[in-house]
Order: sequence, then C-alpha cells, then structure tokens
Amino acid sequence: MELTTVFDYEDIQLVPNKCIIDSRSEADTSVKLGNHTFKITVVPANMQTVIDDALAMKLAKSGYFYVMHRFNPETRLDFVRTFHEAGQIASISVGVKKEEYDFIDQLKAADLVPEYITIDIAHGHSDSVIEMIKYIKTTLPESFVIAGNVATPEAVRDLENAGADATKVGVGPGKACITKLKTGFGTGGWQLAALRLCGKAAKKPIIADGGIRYNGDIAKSVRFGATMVMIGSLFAGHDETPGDIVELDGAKYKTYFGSASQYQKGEYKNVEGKKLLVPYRGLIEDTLIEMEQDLQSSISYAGGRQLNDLRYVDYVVVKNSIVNGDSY
Ligand SMILES: NC(=O)C1=CN([C@@H]2O[C@H](COP(=O)(O)OP(=O)(O)OC[C@H]3O[C@@H](n4cnc5c(N)ncnc54)[C@H](OP(=O)(O)O)[C@@H]3O)[C@@H](O)[C@H]2O)C=CC1
Ligand SMILES: Nc1nc2c(ncn2[C@@H]2O[C@H](COP(=O)(O)O)[C@@H](O)[C@H]2O)c(=O)[nH]1
Repeated sequence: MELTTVFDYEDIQLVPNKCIIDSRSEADTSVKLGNHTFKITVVPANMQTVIDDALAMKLAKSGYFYVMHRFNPETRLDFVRTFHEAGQIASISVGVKKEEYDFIDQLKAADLVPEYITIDIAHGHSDSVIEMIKYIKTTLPESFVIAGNVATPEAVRDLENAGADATKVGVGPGKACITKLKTGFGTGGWQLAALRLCGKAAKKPIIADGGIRYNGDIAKSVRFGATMVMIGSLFAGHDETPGDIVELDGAKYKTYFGSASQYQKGEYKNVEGKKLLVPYRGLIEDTLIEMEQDLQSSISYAGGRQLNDLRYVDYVVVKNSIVNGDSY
C-alpha cells in the first residue's frame, strides 16, 4: 500500500453547519458499544499509569466505558467477579501468550463472562490475535471482543472476519510511544488519516487509540469513523489515576509510561515506550465533564443533535505537516 496524502489531528478543521438546537445541553454525547450505552465516546487507555481497579469502578458506576489493563494478570478473575457482584460491567484486557488461553478457560470454568474483552498487543494484525479472537468467541461467545492495535483497512477486515466485535486503530501515535522512532513503522503523524482509511473499511465499530492532544480531537475522531476514542496522556495526570504527584519547580505532575517501556516490562527488551511527566489536572470527573461539554459544542457546530451527526460534516486540510513532536 502506498499512501500519498496523509494528515493528522492538527491539520484538519471541521466546517460548521447551521445550528438546530437552542442550548448545547440538548446535544446528546452518548454512544452505544455492544449491548451498553455510555455517557461519552471516550475511554481512558488500558495502561498501568492511567487506570486501576478503583478508577475502573468509579467510571463504571458513573456510566463511562472503561478497559482495565492486563498487567496484574493474577487479579483479573477476582476483578470480573467483584464488578459483577457490584452490578457493573466487567471490561478487561488480555494478551496472546499461552497463559492467556488458560485464563479464558478459567473464566469459562468459573462462569464469569466479562462483558468486554480487549486483546491488547502492539501489532494486532497477526495470526496470534486472530487465533485469540476465535478462541474467545468460541469459549465466551457473549463477550464483546475488541481487537488491536492495527493500522490498515486490511487489518480491520481480517480481525472483523475472525470475529472481532470492534477493532482498535493506532500503532505508534501515543504520547509515550517511540515505535515510529525505534522501528520506522506506524501511524504516528498520520493517525487521523489512518483512522479515515480504516473507518471506510470497517463494518463494525472502531476505537481510535492514541494521539489525542485536545478535546477537539475527539470530535475529529468521530468525524473520521471512530465510535470510541481511547486516551492515555490526557487522563494520566488526575487524582484518581495511579501514581504519586511529583513537584518540579513549583509545578505539579504525574508519571506516565508506555506499556512497552522498560518501566512496564522491568527490562530493556523490545522497548517501544518511554516515561514522561504529564501536568497534574485535579479530579478526573472535571475533565470528563469538560470533554462532554466540548463534545456537545462540537455537535452543535455540526448542526446536529447527536454524536453521529459529526460524521457528515465537511472538513478542510489547513496545513500538511507530519511533524508530531515525538522525541526520546
Ligand atoms: N498502540 C501502540 O502503538 C503500541 C502499544 N504497545 C503496548 O505495549 C504493550 C506490550 O505490547 P506487546 O509487546 O505486543 O505485548 P506482549 O509483550 O504481551 O507481546 C505479545 C506477544 O506478541 C509477540 N509480539 C509482540 N510484538 C511482535 C511483533 N512485532 N512481531 C511478532 N511478534 C510480536 C510477543 O513475543 P516477543 O515479545 O517474543 O516478540 C508476545 O508473544 C501492550 O499493552 C501494547 O498495547 C506497544 C507498542 C505499540
Ligand atoms: N508505541 C507505544 N504505544 C503505547 C505504549 N503504551 C501505550 N501505548 C499506546 O498509546 C495510547 C495512548 O496514547 P496517548 O496519545 O493518548 O497518550 C495507548 O492507548 C496505547 O495504544 C508504548 O509503550 N508504546
């Protein structure tokens, strides 16, 4: 595949349509994924510096979608049980190694069926993911399977054909990501264009993953085909996200590291992620409310009433830069 014209979030602006509502509060930001409807089209990344059990419970109880990370594998069975006992949906992540198949078997044996299972590996267009999709859909057919991460329409089609209920698009656009620099591959710098291509091929929902720097990027993601938008760095700096507050020259920060960083892996092997400080942002609830309000404004500029109305707006390319500020 050869692509000639690409763009990213900062290169695009959406074109307003005549407003048809009297107040932004009339705009409906809710989104359906699988059998459940969530308040907004945003999900915190399934990373260890973004989400833990307590935040997952808070999000679930407040009507937000969440995906728990897979880096405390021994607690996942109890996690699902606890959430179901509390009357909440269970949304977990798995990898593709042998022990993950055993884990799926354990869920089945315990009659614990997570509502959502995300297969979370770097290069999701692979036989290992296709096999895991098929295994989960055979063993736990009621679970909604999100598979990723991928970068191409062909990958979206292959994972959908294997049985994935949704695919996650984004290889390398993340703030803590160095995949582009280490391997030369990915959607870093053209994530929005990749989303557009994948969105055209998809018959099932797409989750845009990585590269969101401003709230307006959420609306742009929806315009280009996303049902849900996964965000790491913008969520990592809150009171409820894991880790301590760090003070530096009078300013407050929290630590954010990549899931393929040496801090996550415990060794420097196949490292494709880095650690950085992100500004401390207070309560996550305030950020979620701001995102909802900004999305309501976006819907009003689209001349619509619902999230889906964003999909039909015109857009312009305001510059053509693929520099996205990545550095070691
Ligand atoms: N969205 C993104 O752009 C990226 C996200 N990540 C995140 O980092 C975490 C770790 O990811 P990952 O390393 O995949 O997970 P794992 O370390 O669990 O690897 C999963 C399996 O896939 C194999 N594998 C991984 N990458 C490749 C590859 N390029 N070619 C062939 N086999 C491969 C691994 O074997 P082996 O280790 O022996 O190769 C392992 O068996 C995940 O949470 C992932 O989402 C990482 C990079 C990019
Ligand atoms: N290439 C890598 N990508 C990673 C790593 N850890 C997580 N991620 C991806 O980033 C997004 C979050 O992006 P952000 O721009 O919102 O911060 C996350 O959901 C993963 O897909 C990593 O180590 N390397």
